[in-house]
Parts: sequence; C-alpha cells; structure tokens
Amino acid sequence: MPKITIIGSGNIGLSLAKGLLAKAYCQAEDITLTRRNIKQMNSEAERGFKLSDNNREAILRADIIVLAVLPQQLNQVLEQINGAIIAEQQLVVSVISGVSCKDIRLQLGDDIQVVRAMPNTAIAIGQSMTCIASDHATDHHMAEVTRLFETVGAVVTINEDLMTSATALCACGIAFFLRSIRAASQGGVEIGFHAHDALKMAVQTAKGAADLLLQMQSHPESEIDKVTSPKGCTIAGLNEMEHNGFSSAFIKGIKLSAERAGGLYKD
Ligand SMILES: NC(=O)C1=CN([C@@H]2O[C@H](COP(=O)(O)OP(=O)(O)OC[C@H]3O[C@@H](n4cnc5c(N)ncnc54)[C@H](O)[C@@H]3O)[C@@H](O)[C@H]2O)C=CC1
Ligand SMILES: O=C(O)[C@@H]1CCC=N1
Repeated sequence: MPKITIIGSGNIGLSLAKGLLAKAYCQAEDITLTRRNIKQMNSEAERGFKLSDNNREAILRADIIVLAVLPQQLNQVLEQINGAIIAEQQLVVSVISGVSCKDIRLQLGDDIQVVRAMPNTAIAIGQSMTCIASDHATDHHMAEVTRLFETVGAVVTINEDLMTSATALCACGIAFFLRSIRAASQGGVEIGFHAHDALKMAVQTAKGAADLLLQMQSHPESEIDKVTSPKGCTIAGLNEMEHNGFSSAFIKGIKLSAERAGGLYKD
C-alpha cells in the first residue's frame, strides 16, 4: 500500500483522505494529514489517520506527497519541505489551483516528479471528476496518479495549460451545480412543496438527469427533446429561463472562474 502524506488538511485534503479510506485504496494509518494546528482534528485521529504539524517530518516515509494548501500558503510549505524529498522514491501531487508543475519544481528542484491533479469535493464519496496533468512526469507516475484518483471517481488526463479551465468546470463546478439545485428547490417551494420535500425532489431529479447522460452516453439536448412536448409546459419554462439568461449566466460564470483560477498564485 502506498503511504500518502497530505499537506493541508482542509476541505479538499480531508475529502481526499476520506474518499481513499472509504474506497479502501489504503488503510487510515497509511495516510498522514498535516495542518498547522492539529488540536481540532480529533475525529480524524479517531478514524486512524496519522496527524502532524511538522511537514518536513511528515513526508519522510511517504510515497506520495499531496500538496493541498491554498495558493498563498504554498511558498511557506515548499520552504519547509525543500531538500527533504527523495526524487527517485517520492512523487509530489499538487491539487493547488493556479500553480504549475514548473512553479513547484523551480523551488523543490528539477529532479522532483510533480503531477497536478484537480479533483472536486465529491471525492469524499468516490464521485470526483479529477483532471490530471504534468509537464514532465513519467508514464509510470501518471499511471500511479490515475489509479489513485480512479479509486475515488473519474479521471481525465489533460494538457497542463488547460488545468485552470478544469478548475472552473470541475472543481468550482460542484458549487455551480449545487446552486442550480438550490434554485430548483426554491422554485419548488414557490409552487407548493415544503422545503425539505422540494430539496429531495430537486436533488433526485438532478441525479436522474446526470445519470441519463452518463448511462445513455447521450447529448443533453436529445434528452431535453424527449421532455419538451409541443406547446407544453417544459418548453415554456426552459425558454423563460433562457430569456432570463440561464445558459449565458452559467457560461459567463465558468469563464470568470477560469480566469480567476489562473491568477490565484500570482495575485
Ligand atoms: N475546496 C475545493 O473544492 C478544491 C480546492 N482545491 C485547491 O486545494 C487547495 C486547498 O483548498 P481548500 O481545501 O478549499 O482550502 P482550506 O483552506 O480548506 O485548506 C487548506 C488547509 O491547509 C492548512 N495549512 C495552511 N498552511 C499550512 C502549512 N504550512 N502546513 C500544513 N497545513 C497548512 C490550513 O490550516 C487548512 O486546513 C487550494 O489550493 C485550492 O485551490 C482544488 C480542488 C477543489
Ligand atoms: O474556490 C477556489 O479557489 C477553489 C479552487 C477550486 C475549488 N475551490
């Protein structure tokens, strides 16, 4: 079993650890979680994860070192672990938005193997869409990272210059789709359902829509055509949404998000 150290146990770091454990990729004791203050990590300790507030020590026995701090926290982490990584034995996986493999190798050394990964928080339940990329990693290392993230969702290998786009579409995308589900449930309340029921109905309907595309391998419009009866209520609702800029707002949001993702490290 590979030993993994996750530097930065916040939202995505913990989601990754929980997902890997839930899908039996490794045992809890194979994962070390680091954070500046580990006093509030009782539930993680109870699950059996190792905890550390010393990044340099925590990476010593790791096969895979995952960087999961905020972009503005990265330089401090790289200073702490600089010189302690064994290039031939250890692999660095960064999930940090806006930071290239080259940015990391510039500080850690050109011989260090770095792969970028962009998962989303559904990784906690094994349902992430994770994009991976590297400008130099060996096929062996890319296969290793693919195997890791396939345990907790779907994986697509992309060119590194598309990584900020993947951030917007897949990582931020979780929030965008969640907001659209909330909007649907709010509409449901206006037309007569209690909030709890409206949310349940909206969630299951959204899941059904996504599963239709996944299982039928079809295009959204061909599934929409099956719902829109002539002169019916679906097309009336859809067109009203479009007149109010639904698709346009979604597209503009994704574009701005991608633009912002590209500047997170440099700003
Ligand atoms: N939240 C998400 O859905 C996703 C986030 N990302 C990326 O992952 C990174 C982390 O994001 P979040 O988990 O949302 O942020 P977060 O703020 O929840 O987590 C960062 C964690 O790093 C810890 N930390 C800060 N400095 C540290 C240090 N020197 N040593 C050890 N731990 C330290 C903080 O205490 C915190 O727990 C960001 O770069 C973000 O762009 C990528 C994909 C999805
Ligand atoms: O909002 C953010 O900056 C991070 C990156 C992707 C998801 N959350």
